[in-house]
Formats: sequence, structure tokens, C-alpha cells
Amino acid sequence: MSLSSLSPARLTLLTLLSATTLYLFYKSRRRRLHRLKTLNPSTKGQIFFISQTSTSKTLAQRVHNLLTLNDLQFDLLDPKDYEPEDLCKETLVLVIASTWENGEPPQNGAFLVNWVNESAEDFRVGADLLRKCEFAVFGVGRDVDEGDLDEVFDRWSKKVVEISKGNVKENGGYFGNLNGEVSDEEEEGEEEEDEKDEGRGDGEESEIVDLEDIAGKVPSRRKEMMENAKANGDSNGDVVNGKKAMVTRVIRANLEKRGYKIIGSHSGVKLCRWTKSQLRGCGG
Ligand SMILES: Cc1cc2nc3c(=O)[nH]c(=O)nc-3n(C[C@H](O)[C@H](O)[C@H](O)COP(=O)(O)O)c2cc1C
Repeated sequence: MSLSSLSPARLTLLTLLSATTLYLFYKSRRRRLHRLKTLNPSTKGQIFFISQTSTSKTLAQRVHNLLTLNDLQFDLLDPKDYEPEDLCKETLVLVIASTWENGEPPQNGAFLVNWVNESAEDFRVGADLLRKCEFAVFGVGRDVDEGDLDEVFDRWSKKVVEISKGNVKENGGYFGNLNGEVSDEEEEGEEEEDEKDEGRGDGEESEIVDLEDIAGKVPSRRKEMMENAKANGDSNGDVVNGKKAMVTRVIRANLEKRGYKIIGSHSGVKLCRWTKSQLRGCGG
């Protein structure tokens, strides 16, 4: 039967059916691609214990046992054996941490804590780096030692189990958050690429700054340094061995604040996180 022999009504119906089939095929392909994308991140949760004398470690073992009993897969990790750059692949992280010496972390967590602190202040680390990573922290300190640690911890653990259970999807990813809100994975996945193209999509200004602009980024600091230089009789404070320094005091202060090591009076060096992040499969 040729197309020309079909009545207009049948032709319309045929066109509609073809369009619907094409649309459904397109949707299922997108869904499959999205599922593959979300399978890439670690499908297990991670529990870190940051502990000096094993109190937090014992608690971490307890919550790990409880999660395992509830068929929830978690690794129990000492952060000193963990590469923090891999955090971007995690979907759910629990931290049981104690505090030592004025709120500092115990030794085994020092590197991880330092990495998180540095990354939070590093203008080259995108605000989206840990976007997919839900986390909960249980802090152990003097107050908890004196109180009902076991009772408080058991309550917290049960909440973690409940929320983790409620929000685990078939592919193992966690899409809720520990405040009990559940995000719309499908919508998020589909909008994600558009957001990437359009910037962050939440109206926030980009954090990325050109190196040339750094000196102008912190006006109050600049003013303060110029005032100090003037007070020391140096009108601009940027002359080294009779020559104008390429890395002026203001630029030096800004670069050092961002973790650069300054070479002489001419250069600043820092490991390129974008390249490192790309090589580790965490995106650029
Ligand atoms: C030397 C020392 C320093 C401590 N410093 C703090 C502190 O600054 N703030 C706090 O809340 N607790 C502090 N604590 C209490 C510990 O956080 C608490 O004993 C905790 O249970 C230890 O857990 P951990 O065995 O997992 O390291 C300190 C304890 C000791 C022995």
C-alpha cells in the first residue's frame, strides 16, 4: 500500500504515531544515558572516622554494622588512607569526628580536613565539585563525653539508616538528602547540561577570576597594604634591588592566600587543579 493511497485521517494518525514513537525513543535514550552517568560515581556510601583515641572509630564501626544489617552498603574508612580528590565521585559520606586541641581534627583526619578547607577557599575549585555528595557529620567532643553519647549517637544512626533507605534508587545512587528532602533526579539530570552551558543557573556570580584581575579583587586588603607600605616610608612597597617587582606586595598577598608559592619577585606556582581533576575523571 502506497502512502498516496491513504486517507488524510489515516495519514495524520500515522504521522502522530511515528512522532510519538520517536519521542519515546528519545526519552528512553536520555534516561539510559543519565542512568549510566549516575552509575559512574561510587554507589557505596563512605564512613570516615576522624579519631585519636578510638571513640569516634568505635562509633563509626557501630553505625557501619547497623547500615550493613539494613542492607545499606558502606565502606568504613580511615581518612589517612583516602585520596580526598576522590570525594567528587562520592554520593553519600558520613563523618564521625572528634575534636582535639581547640577544635582541631585528630591527626588521621588532618589532611582531609585541610583539603576540604583549602578547596572551599580555592577560587579555581568549582562550587559544583561536591554537588552530588550528600553528607552528615557526627561530632564528638568534651560535651558529648559528659553527656549521653550512646543515646545521642543511636538516635543519629537510626535517622541516617531511615533516610538512606528511603532515598536509595535502583542504581544505588542516593538522591535524597539527610534533611529528609528528596530531589527530583530526572528533572535535575535533564536540566544539568543546560545549566552547565548557561553557567550555574542559580543566579550566582561565577567564582572564576583571571589571574590579571586578582590584585583588584580584594580592595580592602590592597588599601591596608598600601597604608602599611606608606607608614614604612616605601611609597608603593614594590621595589626589589632598585627594580620594580613583577609580583608586587598586593599580588603576592593575593597569590599566597590562594595557595601559590612565590618564586623570587617574578612568578607564582601552584598545581593546576583543573588538569588534575580532569585526569581523575572528576570533570574540568
Ligand atoms: C588532649 C585533648 C584535647 C581535647 N580537645 C578538645 C577540644 O578542643 N574540643 C572538644 O570539644 N573536645 C576536646 N577533647 C575531647 C575529645 O574530643 C573527646 O575525648 C573525644 O571523645 C575523643 O574522641 P577520639 O577518641 O575519637 O579521638 C580533647 C581531649 C583531649 C584528651
